[in-house]
Amino acid sequence: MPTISKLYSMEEASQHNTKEDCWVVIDGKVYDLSSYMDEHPGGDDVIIASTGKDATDDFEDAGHSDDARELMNKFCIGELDTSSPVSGEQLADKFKRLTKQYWAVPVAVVSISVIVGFLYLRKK
Ligand code: HEM
Repeated sequence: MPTISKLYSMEEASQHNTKEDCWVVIDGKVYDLSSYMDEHPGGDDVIIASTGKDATDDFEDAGHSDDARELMNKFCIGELDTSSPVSGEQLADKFKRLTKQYWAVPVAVVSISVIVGFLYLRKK
């Protein structure tokens, strides 16, 4: 049976941005880390800095272990409501993430074009 999870807008999640009341959004899920702030090995300031935006990159860049990924499930309170209006900043964030992920595609297209062009000119 599918589980029904609570949906939160980014606007709502971003209001929880203090050490005592801290939510982060990672990979479309919303985590309430308020009770974990003192225990987080990376400190509380990095988590506070990751509030109010998609923190997936911050989380991944820190190179979290499988244990950390298992532990985070404990703090999941719901999912991001993707039907809510997206701010320019969030769009820019998303675009940055996509270009970071798929940077190899334009590089490959340009490289292949240069090689084909080079071969074509040599043939002439
Ligand atoms: C979502 C919940 C999170 C959990 C459960 C969590 C848990 C952990 C754990 C267990 C470690 C120790 C190393 C490891 O086992 O990977 C760690 C390290 C770290 N975390 Fe998180 N983390 C969370 C979110 C975040 C976020 C949002 C950031 C933002 C940048 C962050 C930044 C770091 C950093 C920088 C370290 C490295 C600390 C060091 O080795 O000096 N974490 N985290």
